[in-house]
Parts: sequence; structure tokens; C-alpha cells
Amino acid sequence: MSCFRLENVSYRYDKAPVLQGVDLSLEPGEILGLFGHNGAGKTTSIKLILGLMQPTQGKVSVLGGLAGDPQVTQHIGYLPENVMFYPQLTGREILKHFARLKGASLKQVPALLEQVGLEDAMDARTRTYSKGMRQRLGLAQALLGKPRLLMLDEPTVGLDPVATADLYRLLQGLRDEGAGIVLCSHVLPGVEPYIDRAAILTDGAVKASGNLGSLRQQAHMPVSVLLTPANGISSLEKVIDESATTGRMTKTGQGTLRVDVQPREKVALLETVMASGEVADVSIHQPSLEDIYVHFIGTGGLAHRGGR
Ligand SMILES: Nc1ncnc2c1ncn2[C@@H]1O[C@H](COP(=O)(O)OP(=O)(O)OP(=O)(O)O)[C@@H](O)[C@H]1O
Repeated sequence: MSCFRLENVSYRYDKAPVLQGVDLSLEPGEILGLFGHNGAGKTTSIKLILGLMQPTQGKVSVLGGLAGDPQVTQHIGYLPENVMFYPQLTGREILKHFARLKGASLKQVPALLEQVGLEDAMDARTRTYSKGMRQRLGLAQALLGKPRLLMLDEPTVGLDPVATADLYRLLQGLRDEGAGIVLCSHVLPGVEPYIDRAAILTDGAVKASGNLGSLRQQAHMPVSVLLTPANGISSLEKVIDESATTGRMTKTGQGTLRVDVQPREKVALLETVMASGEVADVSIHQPSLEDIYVHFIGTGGLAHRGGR
């Protein structure tokens, strides 16, 4: 049974279409990174899965039931983008309050607070918490009741690099126990090793989805081969000029040559340059998740301002 399945889903607020024909699903034991520019429709997709809104068109099924059904919702953990708590209450009091609301056992509260690194602060009022500590408390709230589907909107906001890596490891542990996890983010650096699949949303449509290998294939992006000359850079340039490669050669400024080649040409290029005796060292750089994201989103940057 899928954690959720969006089939040909469209949604419009007032007149403006926000999602258009989105097909997206998540299986148990999988971490999906949902990436997209401001206003791409990430939060709207999450709200549809939570059953807070109904799609204008298409079907949303969650954990084998209907989105919004309380029997389904009790198995979902959700960390919203901006977490706010009663400032006068302690972390422990707040988590107990949410546990009662969710019908989850109160016994797990101290253990969850420890799991997110708030063991020393659980009895302090949350008005004394830093942004990162509030984010951790939000995460503990999302983990109440051992959810089968966990949806985290910008979970790393406010977390330092060590806490971010801890969070990703925690999520991997939950994934290995069978939870399905959606990670919505603009923050791509560092996330690559921790997700199983990525979906890239732009202007309300899924532009590409799959694991990193599949995304690289879909993007047809070149691989960069970085060559350090053994003798002189001009003799190495000559070897590449005379080879069959259609790749683009550039001098890096650090005395090396970079050749951007299509993946299918990479081995032939390496064979040629290695046989020439003109290469002292080689490194190969595959497009990263960020490169792939920029490829699909375009370099519009602030042109995607979130409105339409
Ligand atoms: N309540 C609303 N009424 C009208 N339009 C809305 C509403 N909420 C969101 N939108 C619009 O829907 C589009 C998608 O918004 P959404 O919040 O889903 O994007 P997002 O990908 O989560 O963006 P961000 O990364 O900035 O949080 C945007 O154009 C936004 O302006």
C-alpha cells in the first residue's frame, strides 16, 4: 500500500491554477525529496495529502484511504514550514499537549525529546528556545505516535550543519523501519546522500522525478572530466582536439583542463587521453542534485517569485 498517491491532481486557489496534472507517489521505506522554487506548489501538495483541501481535479489517496479521514490522519506526522509554540509552556508540556490531541501515548514524550536533542531543555519555557530548538521540538511533535507517513516542510531551517546531519540520519532510521518520508526543501546542499528519490516541481507540475541516476539520464547533462597534464597543457589540448570527442574543453585556471562530455563519450575520451601519456591525474564530476535542479528549474531565480 502506497503512503500516498496523487493521480492527475490539479488545484486552483480562486482563479489561479497552482497544481496541474500532478502524478506523484511515495512508498513505505522511501525518502522522497520534493524540491521546487518559491510558489512551485510544494506546500499545496502537502495540504492536499493532509486532506486540508480537496483537489479541483484528480485523486489523492493516502495510506490506502482518503486524505483527511481521521483514521488515516492519525498515522501522519507533519512538520509545517513555520513552527510556533505557546511561549509560556515548556517543551515537555507542549509535546504532551500534542500527544493528547493526536491520541498518542504520553510515555514517549521524554524519549522523543531526547531523540531530537532537547533532553537538557525539555523543562525550559519555549520562549527561551533558539530557532533551531523550536525546529527540533516541531520535529518531535511530527514524530509522535510513530507515523507511517512523515511530511517535513523545510525541516532543516534553523538547524546547524551537525543538527542537520543528525536529522537526516534520524530520518534514515525511520525510513529503514518502514516509514515513508517527504522532505520539502529549497536547501539542496547535503541532502543528496539521504534521499532515495527526488521530484522537481516547477510552476505546479512535476518536471522530473526519480533517483539521482535516473534524473541525470533525464537531464542529459554532461559529465566533467578534469585532466591534469603530465607534460604541458598545450600537448594535452592537442590530444583532445584530435580525439573523436564532441565535448567542450576549457582551461580551469589551475593548470588543468576540463572537458564536458556526454556520458556515452566519457570512456572513449578517457581511453584516448590515458593512451597518449599526456595525463598525470584525472577526476570525474557527475552533475550534482543542485546542478540537476538548476537544469530543470532554469536559472530564473527571482523570476519565480511565488505568485503568478
Ligand atoms: N491561500 C492562498 N490563496 C491564494 N493563493 C495561494 C494561497 N496559498 C498559496 N497560494 C499560491 O499558490 C502557489 C503555490 O504556493 P505553495 O505555498 O504551494 O508553494 P511552495 O512551493 O510551498 O512555495 P515556498 O517554497 O515559497 O513555500 C503560489 O503561487 C502561491 O502564491
